[in-house]
Amino acid sequence: MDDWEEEGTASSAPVSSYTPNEGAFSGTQTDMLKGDGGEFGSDGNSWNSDGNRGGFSGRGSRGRGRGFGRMDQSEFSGGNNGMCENGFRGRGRGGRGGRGGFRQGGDHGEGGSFGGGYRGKDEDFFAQGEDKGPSKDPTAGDRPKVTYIPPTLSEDEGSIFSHYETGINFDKYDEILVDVSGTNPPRAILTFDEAALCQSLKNNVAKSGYLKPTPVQKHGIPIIAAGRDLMACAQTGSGKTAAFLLPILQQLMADGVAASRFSEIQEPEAVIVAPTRELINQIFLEARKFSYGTCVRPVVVYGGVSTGYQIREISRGCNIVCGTPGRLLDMIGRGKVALNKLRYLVLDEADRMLDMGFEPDMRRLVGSPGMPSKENRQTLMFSATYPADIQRLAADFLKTDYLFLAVGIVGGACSDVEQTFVQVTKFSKREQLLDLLRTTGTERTMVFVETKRQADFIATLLCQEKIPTTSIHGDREQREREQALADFRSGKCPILVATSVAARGLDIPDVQHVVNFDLPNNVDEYVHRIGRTGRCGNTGRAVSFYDPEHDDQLARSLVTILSKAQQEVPSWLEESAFSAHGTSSFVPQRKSFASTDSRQGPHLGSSQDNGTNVQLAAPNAADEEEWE
Ligand SMILES: Nc1ncnc2c1ncn2[C@@H]1O[C@H](COP(=O)(O)OP(=O)(O)OP(=O)(O)O)[C@@H](O)[C@H]1O
Repeated sequence: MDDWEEEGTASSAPVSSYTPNEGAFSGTQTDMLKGDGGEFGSDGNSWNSDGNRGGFSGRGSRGRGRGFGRMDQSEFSGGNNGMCENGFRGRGRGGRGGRGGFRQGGDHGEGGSFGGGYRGKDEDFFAQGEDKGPSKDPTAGDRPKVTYIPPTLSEDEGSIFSHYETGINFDKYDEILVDVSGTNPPRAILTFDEAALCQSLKNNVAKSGYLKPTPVQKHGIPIIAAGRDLMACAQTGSGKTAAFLLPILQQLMADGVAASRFSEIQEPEAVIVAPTRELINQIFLEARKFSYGTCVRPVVVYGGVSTGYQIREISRGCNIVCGTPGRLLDMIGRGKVALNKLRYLVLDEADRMLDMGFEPDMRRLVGSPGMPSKENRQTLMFSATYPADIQRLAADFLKTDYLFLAVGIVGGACSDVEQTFVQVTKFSKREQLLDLLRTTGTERTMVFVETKRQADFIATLLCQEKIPTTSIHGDREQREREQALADFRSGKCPILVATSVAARGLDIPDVQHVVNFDLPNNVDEYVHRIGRTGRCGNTGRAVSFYDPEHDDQLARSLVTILSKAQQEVPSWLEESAFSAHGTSSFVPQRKSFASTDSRQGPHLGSSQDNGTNVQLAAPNAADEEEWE
């Protein structure tokens, strides 16, 4: 990960990028979706109607926008009249610094004392014990400054509490087996009333449309309220965020937390970390929602956004800081966030936060000046997947008597997602994707690909076929990433092509469909990706393109995942699983439940099954992304 730190975020992205907010689709979306003549969704051929391709203008000496398969580069450099107008811009490292708009010095000189030797991934460099402002970083050169300031959030209650409905399978959550291991776990609650929330929190829970707690909330809330450390595992989309936010907020309220007020140094009571900018922002919005009308003030910090802006936000008061690790450490290093009063440390997507990519940052965080020892803070970890080796590592951060909460199968796929596999060759994938999207029409669909370049390429392809598409990946500017998500959320672009940067945690209403155009290289990643659909009791579908030439190392783990989720396993996949490892002893498991606290011996969770997934803590393709 560290090799991939973002260089100025905003303008140094090395590959071509897709800019819907710069005209890629603007002005043409409605027409396309209105489908006069049934352009979208009704008639596959109509997607192919006259090209209007273009909008690729190479910039910089190493723009990687070239050589997109069968596309002729000339297709990207001309005619700007159609839907892909200005859609892609090849950007090269050679062009870095040439965009004066990012060179304002507004964020310089904010540095405070720093004791960790941390190199902020976005802009800044620090050295042990001295304040080296960004401008003094010898390697920074003329690296452009990040000046992006996200749009002001609406104060309107309707938008703060907007939510989608729970689905038909919401009540089935109650049937999922739950296992809590560790000593003296507190009793689960059955209702939000039993959580003894203060009136403001009760109101906010009701306004959020929460009628009853999900299993991870029923067990997690009392565990956290009892002051215990927790490692919690529950399937994607089953309410883990509220499971940690509500008890933390309740405790802060009950203890009469000081109302936040202006100070250059803030001492938050809680720190929440997550691996991607979009996810941490989402968690922040949830924290803002649940703390509405209280004196608790959450703040969010993440890369790609003006540091000066975030410092100002922090200084206005900060009880809960939500951050991606790099920017959070940066703020700590600058002396803007002090950890002396910290009571709660939350790692969302904890297995990701502790894998090779982020573990060093997590160790820096817990080793930061002022950070209470693990005995003197409450540490809470949440994820849908927990490889056993990561669990063992996680124990370093937790008190020895932490509780392990397993809702259903650790590492199991969400059972509300119908999983389908299609055998493909690498040459047939594109046509198959087009065929698929022609049948799904305007259904909101996330298409996962392996690389940033591939994301651009597929987005271009779909765009050329007049399928309203946007994309998100680590080489897009933050403004573009946020615009892409907004366009996807609103349905303006119902297709989102994404790298694994969007695989975890994102809670987007009405995603009916996930397509794995490229399968990931480990099965936990697969579980998270398909979990973008089928959330909160709703049903969803996932279609994965399986290329036997490329994906056979995943076959066994996939068979296990499918079996455990009571899904049909294609016979060719089962055969592939057998032959991939040359053994006849492979028997797919059909367990409905497995307790998988690594303290209790052999781990039965997804990642360890059959010992086939050897990439647990290894970086996956997404580690090439700038995540945070
Ligand atoms: N008790 C509840 N009643 C109704 N809706 C709920 C409840 N708890 C959570 N939700 C909603 O369910 C959705 C999924 O919740 P959340 O994002 O916390 O899932 P998650 O378990 O963290 O998923 P992931 O593993 O993908 O991160 C959110 O829209 C959330 O507001």
